[in-house]
Amino acid sequence: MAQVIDTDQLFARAKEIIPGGVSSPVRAFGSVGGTPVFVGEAHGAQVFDVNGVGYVDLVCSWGPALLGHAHPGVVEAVREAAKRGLSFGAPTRAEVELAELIRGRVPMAQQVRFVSTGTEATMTAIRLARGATGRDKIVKFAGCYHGHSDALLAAAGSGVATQGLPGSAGVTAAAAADTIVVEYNDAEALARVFKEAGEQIACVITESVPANMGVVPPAEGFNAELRRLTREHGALLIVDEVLTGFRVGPGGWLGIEEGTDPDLVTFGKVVGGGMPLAALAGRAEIMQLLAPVGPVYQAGTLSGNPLATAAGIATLTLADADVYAHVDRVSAEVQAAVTDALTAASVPHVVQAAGNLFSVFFRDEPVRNYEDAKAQDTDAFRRFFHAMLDQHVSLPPSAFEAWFLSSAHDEAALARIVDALPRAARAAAEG
Ligand SMILES: Cc1ncc(COP(=O)(O)O)c(C=O)c1O
Ligand SMILES: N[C@H](C=O)CCC(=O)O
Repeated sequence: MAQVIDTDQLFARAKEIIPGGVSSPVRAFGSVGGTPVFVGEAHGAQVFDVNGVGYVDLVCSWGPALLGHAHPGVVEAVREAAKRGLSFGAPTRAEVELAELIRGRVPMAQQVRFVSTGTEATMTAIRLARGATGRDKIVKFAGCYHGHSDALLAAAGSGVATQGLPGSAGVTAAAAADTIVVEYNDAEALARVFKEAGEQIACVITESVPANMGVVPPAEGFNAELRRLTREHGALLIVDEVLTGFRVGPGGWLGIEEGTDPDLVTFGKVVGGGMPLAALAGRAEIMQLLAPVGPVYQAGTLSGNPLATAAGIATLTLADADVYAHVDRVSAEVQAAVTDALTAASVPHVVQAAGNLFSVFFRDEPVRNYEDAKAQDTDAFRRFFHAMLDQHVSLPPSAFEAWFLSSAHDEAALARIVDALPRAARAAAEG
């Protein structure tokens, strides 16, 4: 019989050699406490810990696993690609095919540049906007997360929100000075910023639907107003679809909400099918400013990696209308079950959704911005989270993260989630 691995000991060992024991802060269970699940493998709707214990997974690798874990079609594509070589540092046909698949789903993506992470995609988009406009300042929204480049860490969501940090040490005052932070869903505040500094602003960057302070849908017309204001002042609009792209629908949020029409868009997560791949795309005349054609430099030894592009092509090819219909349905069912359980236990809560993307706030008022998101009972979330985990349902370990479903979440997975909810709701109520 295999020896049982003591994960508390493994976590202690990890912390000795890796800061916080993790390769990305959100994994560390910092705000919920306890020992993270050390994953040994993952298949379909489940992750299995190093001792083989299965958990229904509502993290889905923080979004990429739209088809569930280790989908045979994706794994086979990667296996076949691996036989031909792991990295070439040269152009490939697969990059062209994946770029064409992206443009087929998102027509404004006239040209595409591949990178390895969402952070690189947004960082490059900002540089490109500055290069295109000759302006220095950028505007971001409080609670939005666009990865961990210096300029974008101010008032950021995700792990920065979870840890309650205003930003990050190590970012120079100069780097931060060019970032203007505006409250989300406040178009009037943005208009004031443009009135005061419009000629210096290179771009506004926004998550198409913020999902890194919990899910905060844009108020009706908000994204269109961003388009109007940026256009009026000669600034670019960058829509970050790293999290929503190819997840909330075949064309991402841009395919659902009309009228945004950004200059640049960023993709990550689903587009790489679980492999390190992300992309920056947009209007050809702006993309043509990228090196080697234009003067804005961007590069990457592993950019457009053949295994990652193979996984991306397989994922986008397999993600058909049935997949999106299924994810929409199971997402709606989980949202309804969570609402029922928390209501029955008299736990103040609000479930917010944009398409199949949703999160649960432990407060009873709607959340329109980061200030609202922070005013929730994170302790109730902590109790809820652990009661779900004890029943082998794995939620994102933070009250500020979205929950993710996949086409592999079948009736059996749903039943396990629904069965676990009443006890977790009672635990949340027991303040
Ligand atoms: C909206 C958004 N943009 C950018 C990023 C950064 O992507 P990555 O973690 O791949 O650097 C993330 C997630 O991490 C994200 O959710
Ligand atoms: N919220 C982040 C991505 O969307 C979580 C992923 C990470 O930073 O590790």
